[in-house]
Amino acid sequence: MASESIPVIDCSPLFSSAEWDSPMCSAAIAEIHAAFCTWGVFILTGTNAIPPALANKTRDVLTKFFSLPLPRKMALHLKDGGWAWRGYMPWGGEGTKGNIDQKEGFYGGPELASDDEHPLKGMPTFGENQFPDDELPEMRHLVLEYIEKVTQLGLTISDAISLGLGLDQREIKRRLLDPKPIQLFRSFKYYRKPGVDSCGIGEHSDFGFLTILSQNATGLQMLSPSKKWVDVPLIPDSYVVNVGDILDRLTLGVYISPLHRVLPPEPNSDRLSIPFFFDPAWNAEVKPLPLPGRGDKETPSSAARERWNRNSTFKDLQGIWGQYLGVKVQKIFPDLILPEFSAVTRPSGRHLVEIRREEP
Ligand SMILES: O=C(O)CCC(=O)C(=O)O
Ligand SMILES: [Fe+2]
Repeated sequence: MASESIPVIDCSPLFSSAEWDSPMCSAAIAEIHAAFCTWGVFILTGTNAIPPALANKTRDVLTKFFSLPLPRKMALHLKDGGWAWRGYMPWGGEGTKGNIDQKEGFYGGPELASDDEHPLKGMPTFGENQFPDDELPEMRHLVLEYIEKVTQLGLTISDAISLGLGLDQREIKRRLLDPKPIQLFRSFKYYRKPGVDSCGIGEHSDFGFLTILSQNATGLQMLSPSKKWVDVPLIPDSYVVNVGDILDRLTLGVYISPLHRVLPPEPNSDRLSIPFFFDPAWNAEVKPLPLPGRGDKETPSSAARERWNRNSTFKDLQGIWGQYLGVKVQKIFPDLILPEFSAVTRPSGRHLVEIRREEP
């Protein structure tokens, strides 16, 4: 049997001015749908939504960021970004199932300046970034621009999966992404500490809707439909797009939230990745999509149920997306006062840093 490889899909028709009912667009939509039903992931090529020069410059500036002396990075520590959950995450700050992940990170999102009027100001994940403006003045603009562009890419993919699932083109956007998806920008630099053998990131599935990832080296592996670990190849100007747990649940298990991991870094690895978590809007109601031919209450397949039990941090689907995200952030910021959300989620095992607010 030929070895399995992750589907590579040329999505250029979806980003050109072609009509979406053209044969080229329909073919790309059908391929994305098939990839999400089998692998839960595909490698997207042919997008002009993110100019290649922007992606390259963003990766370059993040490489420079991670090369700054540790005290400069620690001055931007996540804990000082408060509930906006932005800034520097030092090596050892995250783990999977009790093992330290061998990576450091930078967390960001769309900027909400202190004087902006915004209905969600002060809620977890909304707020200001912590950029190294003195050392790398270009980083702010590049990251914010990248976030805008990758969000456009996410919206285009969302329209494509709406059609792939037999819904109206804008149905997913209308139900889940209006007025704006939650946009969580992350970058990780992987490196091995002597004597530590754990993975870059241990085996996990992603929590949210879609993950859109750019990388500069191999190391990421996905679990294939026949349950083998398969390397994600490095293809110029490509993005790895995978389903997250909530999209799996909202499609009643039709789309698969795939297990994946990053191998233990090689001794001289300089692997850098930019995962972007494209998630439902804060106020989006979390309930299954009205898939044609399937009722809301239809039982998922036994494979889906098994996956949900293993992967998912969700118990029941109820309420709004912000509740789920709130619980996740609450685990990291135990002093965060939010309504009691624990009924809807299980605790996340990923974050090892616990941040307590300083007493005023
Ligand atoms: O860095 C990578 O390649 C994978 C990152 C990842 O899986 C995650 O952040 O959830
Ligand atoms: Fe992941």
